[in-house]
Amino acid sequence: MSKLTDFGKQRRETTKMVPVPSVSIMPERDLGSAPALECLHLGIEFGGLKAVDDFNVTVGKTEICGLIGPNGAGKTTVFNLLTKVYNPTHGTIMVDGKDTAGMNPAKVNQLGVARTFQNIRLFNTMTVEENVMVGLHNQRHCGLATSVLRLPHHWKSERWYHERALELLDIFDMTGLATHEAGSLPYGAQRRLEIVRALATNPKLLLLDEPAAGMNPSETADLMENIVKIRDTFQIAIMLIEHDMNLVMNICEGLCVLNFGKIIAKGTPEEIQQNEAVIEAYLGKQKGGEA
Ligand SMILES: Nc1ncnc2c1ncn2[C@@H]1O[C@H](COP(=O)(O)OP(=O)(O)OP(=O)(O)O)[C@@H](O)[C@H]1O
Repeated sequence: MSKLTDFGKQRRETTKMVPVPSVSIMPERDLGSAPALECLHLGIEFGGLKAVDDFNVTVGKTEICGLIGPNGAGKTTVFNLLTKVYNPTHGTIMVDGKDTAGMNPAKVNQLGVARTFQNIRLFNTMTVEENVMVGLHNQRHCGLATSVLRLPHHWKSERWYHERALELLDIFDMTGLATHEAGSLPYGAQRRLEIVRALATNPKLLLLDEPAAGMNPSETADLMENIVKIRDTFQIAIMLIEHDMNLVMNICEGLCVLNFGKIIAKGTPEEIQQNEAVIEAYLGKQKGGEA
């Protein structure tokens, strides 16, 4: 891996990050509203192993925030906690100002948290459009009887689903693929479809787990633009886990670095690139010139 400090290219608009009273920083533009996410002393243990310990993070309503750290640091576990795949051993998760204690994954999704997975999890034998429609299901307005009896409202609702699915696919120029089987798409397109399906649930906070994994440089460059476009269009918060430092340093406004389950640094990309603890975690301790 190249040195963290090599990433000097500035594609991001200048975001003014300001300290917030509790535990973090957030974009100045988001100060007037409840954060999309607030984690307080969040933690989980697996048989004595503290996979995540005292995780405190605030993500502004329209912030793009990166969660980075070496392999096994606890990043995916944080996503599993935020989506309630795992129940925290300690701490509080607030989404859009609401405490998610006691909620299951479906409830948390309804509250506004959607995610993609490190290993793509599409419905491979369904079409691209059907995959997006699965995401839209929590916005279903017509009841079971209306659907079974095929009442007029059913057809209106079906039309709405179809149009909305195509609108969402258009974000990634994928409308032409709507009738294709999801499993037959090239890898990069499957990753994009997963993002569209997550967006279809109408999230306030979109969690992307290694969105650029397996993508070539040109696909990654397009993805970076699309992540910013999604944030701008939907005015939502995006938290992403990513090992591609070029992507992270260029589009994330706030960064949180985990190592062995603990936050070792938080700040802007510029601050993180200079942070000794982060450089050490990624590159190993430098002693007398030896790694
Ligand atoms: N269900 C579980 N049971 C036991 N240990 C777990 C469980 N889930 C995660 N862990 C442990 O928690 C630690 C953090 O794992 P996690 O997958 O969150 O790391 P990561 O930062 O996402 O790594 P990578 O970048 O390689 O994906 C690891 O030691 C892992 O083995």
